[in-house]
Amino acid sequence: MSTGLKDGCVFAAAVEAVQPDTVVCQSIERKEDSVVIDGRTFTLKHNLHLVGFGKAVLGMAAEVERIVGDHLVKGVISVPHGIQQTLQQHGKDHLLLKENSRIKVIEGAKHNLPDPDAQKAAEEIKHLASELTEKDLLIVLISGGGSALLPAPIPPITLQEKLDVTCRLAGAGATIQELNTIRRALSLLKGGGLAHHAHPAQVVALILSDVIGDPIDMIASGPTVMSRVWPEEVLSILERYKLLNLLPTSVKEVLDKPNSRWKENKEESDTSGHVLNAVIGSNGVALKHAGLRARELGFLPVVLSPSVCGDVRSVSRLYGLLARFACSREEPPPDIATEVLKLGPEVGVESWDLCRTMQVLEKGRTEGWGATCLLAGGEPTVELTGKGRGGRNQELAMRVGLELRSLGLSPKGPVFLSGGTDGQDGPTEAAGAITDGGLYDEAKAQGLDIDNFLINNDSYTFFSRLSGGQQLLVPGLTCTNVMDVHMLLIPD
Ligand SMILES: Nc1ncnc2c1ncn2[C@@H]1O[C@H](COP(=O)(O)OP(=O)(O)OP(=O)(O)O)[C@@H](O)[C@H]1O
Ligand SMILES: O=C(O)[C@H](O)CO
Repeated sequence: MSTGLKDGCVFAAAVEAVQPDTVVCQSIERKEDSVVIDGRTFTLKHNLHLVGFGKAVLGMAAEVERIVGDHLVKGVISVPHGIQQTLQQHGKDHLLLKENSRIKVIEGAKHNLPDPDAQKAAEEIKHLASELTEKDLLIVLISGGGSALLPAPIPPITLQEKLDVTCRLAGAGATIQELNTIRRALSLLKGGGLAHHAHPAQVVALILSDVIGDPIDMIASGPTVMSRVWPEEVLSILERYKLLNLLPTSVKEVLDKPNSRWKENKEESDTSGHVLNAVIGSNGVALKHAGLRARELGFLPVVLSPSVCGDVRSVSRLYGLLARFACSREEPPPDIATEVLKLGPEVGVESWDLCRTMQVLEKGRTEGWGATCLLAGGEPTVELTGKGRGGRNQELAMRVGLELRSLGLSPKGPVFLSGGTDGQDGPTEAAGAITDGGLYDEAKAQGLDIDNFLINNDSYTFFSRLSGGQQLLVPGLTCTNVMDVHMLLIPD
């Protein structure tokens, strides 16, 4: 697998482009006593406040303070339990706040679940926002994991009751859109609640997206995006997952009075003119930079889509077909393109993206453009049937390895990489894995039965045992999260 090294550095470029400090630095321009964000200028008069919640906001906050800290009055951020110590241990001091920082850091949400520490952080954030006046500017830093780090259940719902409902939904396989629709209906701060509490202050949200399509009302459940609660929608989600009869009275009581959640605090007001929501980092940004690095390395880059989703089986089939299409010695049989287009809706990729990509692959094949690097991103899913240790990226890499085997081109055929940009694929130390068409035979030669590992969802154990773990992708803590990156290198 000679191109293995190159894969690693293209993936590194994707992750580097969405580092929390980098995305903030690129989105805020300081001009004397004002700041320009997303083309809008805001005057700074020692009127700046900051709140944040999510796995990447510590590094984002450190960078905001570096740029406009002289005008910062106060800040509170809610970040994952243990993150400061972990960053220190990994030598990532540039992502930590300075000792004399004006920003208070509250760690909570152990195991990504809301807890009393995160609830306390949410209360402090609500309090800070509620005290602001029209002269103030509130910067809100948002990244993935923000929902769990900002729990503010509408009374009389308790934290435990809200946790029960969301855990049941997640356990039953609800999508992040369904889950966050319910979270918004039960929260004082989600679904625009934070912006409402900050009114009449100017609010600027800087968002690092971890949701397909970058929907600002869904990322961390959209605390700065005013969203109405539609009772029919909420009830149909709860019904779909057979939770209607299990709801505590408190939740029923709140759902009986949707959209009355803030009236007791402030007049209902249209805050939209006071809020700027800017997505400053996303899977698309990561893929763009991966493409630039691939070009520097001599590959022809083509970005398929940042929206790949669906079951890893269908996704692996798609990459297998695209590899076959690109590697055909003669004109690829038309049924490959037909099958690719048929798979599109199942894997979240639009027909025009598939057609555009196949056009580039076709040209690369017929006009001798050299090696091609196909890039895509998103968040496929795995149907868990076994009790093994693994993650969706490692399982996808295994399945694509099997698809590539049928091309019969190994060891000179395509190479595939799948990695989570957060550096952690499921509950494992690896971000993902790198494979090619030789995977099956290599595993067999080493006494590893690949099918057994797949049935047991044991992809991490498989790759750890295969060739001493050489094919695992282990970048360590990356401090960011814009879902997964997939890469298919097609040699010339
Ligand atoms: N043994 C396994 N094999 C394959 N996939 C697994 C396994 N165990 C868990 N998963 C999958 O890993 C995912 C959870 O992992 P992870 O924590 O990386 O998710 P995430 O969505 O990236 O979370 P976040 O965005 O909050 O970091 C789930 O989709 C789950 O189905
Ligand atoms: O926090 C959340 O809601 C998820 O990470 C999606 O943004």
